[in-house]
Amino acid sequence: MSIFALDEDIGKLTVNGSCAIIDSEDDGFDQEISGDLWHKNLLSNDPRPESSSSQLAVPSMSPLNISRGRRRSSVYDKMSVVTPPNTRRLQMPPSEYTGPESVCSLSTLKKHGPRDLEDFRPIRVLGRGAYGKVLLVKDFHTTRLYAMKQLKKAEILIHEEPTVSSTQEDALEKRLERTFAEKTILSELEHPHIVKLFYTFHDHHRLYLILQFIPGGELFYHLKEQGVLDEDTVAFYAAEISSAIKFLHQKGIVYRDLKPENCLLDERGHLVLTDFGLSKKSAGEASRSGETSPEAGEPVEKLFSIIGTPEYCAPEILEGKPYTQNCDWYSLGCLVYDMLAGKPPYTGANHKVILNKILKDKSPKIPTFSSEGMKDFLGSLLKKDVTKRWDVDKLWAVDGPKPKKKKAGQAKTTSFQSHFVFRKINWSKLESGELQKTTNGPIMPIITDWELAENFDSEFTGMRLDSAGCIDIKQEIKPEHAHLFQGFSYVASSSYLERHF
Ligand SMILES: Nc1ncnc2c1ncn2[C@@H]1O[C@H](COP(=O)(O)OP(=O)(O)OP(=O)(O)O)[C@@H](O)[C@H]1O
Repeated sequence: MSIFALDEDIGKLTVNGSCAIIDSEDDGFDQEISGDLWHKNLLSNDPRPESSSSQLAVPSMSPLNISRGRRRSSVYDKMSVVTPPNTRRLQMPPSEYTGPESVCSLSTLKKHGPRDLEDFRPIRVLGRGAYGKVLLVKDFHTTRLYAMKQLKKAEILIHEEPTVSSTQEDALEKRLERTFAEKTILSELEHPHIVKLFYTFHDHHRLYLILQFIPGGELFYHLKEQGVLDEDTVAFYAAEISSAIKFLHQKGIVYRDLKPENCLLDERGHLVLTDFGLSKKSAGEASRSGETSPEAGEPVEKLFSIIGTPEYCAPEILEGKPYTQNCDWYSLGCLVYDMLAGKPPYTGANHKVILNKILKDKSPKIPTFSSEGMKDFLGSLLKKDVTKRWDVDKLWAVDGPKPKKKKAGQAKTTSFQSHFVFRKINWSKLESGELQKTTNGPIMPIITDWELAENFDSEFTGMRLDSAGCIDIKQEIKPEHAHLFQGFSYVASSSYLERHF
């Protein structure tokens, strides 16, 4: 779980000038799979997605090749599960929360129509977050594999202690807003390095997002295996992430949760961003339409919520200052640093220690073995003072030095894209998605059978798929809360589904 203080206004969290942080420790968690007995185990001879023989090769990209313990930044025990309180009914603005419940014809109903839990057979657990689990599932009708993200309604509705200036209703409204935002934002995006959302639906207890299954596992997992990565590999991932972040910013979306756990590798070793639970879309008219973009470099919106994973969180967020989309570029700096050094720039035993270091320590020491170009790149992204930090969205839009002889079809470069660290990156192929389709990334995940989810942590894949005791009686949803989730169901357009089938 990535939230260390849940969307609280700074004022509520600032006590005597220092931020109050919700410290957390991982704990054990239930071993049963959630959901009713919905697996029918009917299909055995399903076609599997293609995998090339080269996928078995796993080059060691680590210069030091050290394997080290990595602590997951997730927080599972954010709050205890109790009976939902008598939460006041909230009236959500319908425009914010409604999506097309169905957009398809009867003839393609099962392939393109609304879906429900009965359509999917659970195969194994892929991961777990604050509000539920992510499972690998198989569509009974098409035999396709998907990642099903489940969110427990009761955990979203749960009682939270009010802070100085927030009420329970405020906190609930924020959680509902974030829950719907993930669906709304993902349903509007199509980018080679952003996970695809195909369907959402809900039942009495849970919300379900049916996502493209990204089989290569988390970057977190590969970093754990490899220790550190060489500069070319780091630059490759940095370029793919930058392309996704720039695309989001153009659509008026701030991602706010960049970390190795949210970067997945596809079957060819290309990076795909997942988990849009903390993303925020601008309230601006231009970006709401999704058709036009705010001017490059223009703040999407001044944001105030303390949100994100502390290790990768920009100082201006932690200081309680208004912040903009630029916070994502600082997080990219932290992630690049992490890939090179084996740990993020500021670490500590708990969130408070980390936060103090980010706010008070000098700029982080960039690994001495880094090239001058990498030092410059990291130094420019990791500037604590946002006014001195690279404004990548602006740099992206500005033409950089033009090559002397421009070949036909050659893309324009910019001062960000033409930086030394990206000298081996073919940006036009990367941004069009061609690179992803035609070449392999620097780390090829081992995939012998997609259903084995070999690149996911055995902590999750080893969990029992068991329907017993799936819903705690204390998690019953009160009838008066049912309407809060109306409008969650969604089906991607037929053309979108066709393009990605
Ligand atoms: N599309 C996907 N394909 C493969 N695995 C996925 C996919 N989406 C999520 N996962 C796995 O499930 C994990 C948890 O997913 P996600 O981060 O979306 O959940 P979350 O509840 O928002 O987590 P958190 O509370 O930590 O933010 C991921 O880190 C990843 O390992």
